[in-house]
Amino acid sequence: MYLCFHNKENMLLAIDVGNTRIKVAVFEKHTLLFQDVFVKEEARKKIENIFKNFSEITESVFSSVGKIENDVLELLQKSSRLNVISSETNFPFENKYATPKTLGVDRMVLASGATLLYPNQNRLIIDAGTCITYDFVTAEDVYLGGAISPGFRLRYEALHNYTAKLPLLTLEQPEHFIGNSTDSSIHSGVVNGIINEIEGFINRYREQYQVLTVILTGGDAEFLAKNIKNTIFANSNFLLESLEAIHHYTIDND
Ligand SMILES: Nc1ncnc2c1ncn2[C@@H]1O[C@H](COP(=O)(O)OP(=O)(O)O)[C@@H](O)[C@H]1O
Ligand SMILES: CC(C)(COP(=O)(O)O)[C@@H](O)C(=O)NCCC(=O)O
Ligand SMILES: [K+]
Repeated sequence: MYLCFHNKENMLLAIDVGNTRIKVAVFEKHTLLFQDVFVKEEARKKIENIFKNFSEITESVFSSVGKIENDVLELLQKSSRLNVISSETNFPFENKYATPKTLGVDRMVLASGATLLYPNQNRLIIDAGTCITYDFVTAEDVYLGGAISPGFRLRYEALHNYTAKLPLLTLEQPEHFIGNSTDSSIHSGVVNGIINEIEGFINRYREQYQVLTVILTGGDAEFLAKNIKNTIFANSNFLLESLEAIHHYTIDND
């Protein structure tokens, strides 16, 4: 039934609720027309404005691993045909995760985007957000899982919150590899720690899967892309583009 109403000429609103921020984009066909990032307190107002500014939006696709007020979902439902991505969604990959019900929806959306947008290749998706997630999909479209580690802000905050003496710092490119002060030691530990972690993961995957496409995304992707030596595709919008792709896939395969 849904198919009869679906019209690809209309605009699509994609919304992803992460643990730090909400990301939204408006697509016309496959072209991203508009995007924004905001915190959940701003969500209702921001989304109302998007519907006002883009009256052609008829459909929305939504994924969340964070907290969102019910009134935002009600607004989406009232203003568009809402497609909520969940573990019940028909995904384009075979899921070998041992606990599929507890797998983050954002990770399933990323794995879907990689499957649909980078066909027939081994793919590793690295999302540097609140957490850094690693997700691996084989060339045969089998999702095997990956890894979860703390993101930049979590590391800076943990060092401050769980010690008596360490200050709370925010992300900065370390001036010295060998930290020669408290601040530069923290920056070196957090930034070089994450860079070495990511390089280490990529190298380990490449030992097992020589031909590997690596996609880097998330709030810290741009910063990281400047620092990673391995060949990667850095795309801050990959989660939103993946939401657009899984939306059309679920409709076409309903
Ligand atoms: N204005 C900002 N507010 C919060 N975090 C930001 C901002 N700009 C960059 N970041 C970085 O983005 C990361 C969160 O990324 P994001 O992709 O928004 O996370 P999530 O998907 O988990 O909500 C934080 O670790 C932080 O280092
Ligand atoms: C690992 C995450 C917290 C990452 O969240 P994010 O950094 O994207 O906000 C999220 O994908 C999640 O809640 N996962 C559930 C556990 C799992 O994926 O196995
Ligand atoms: K993440």
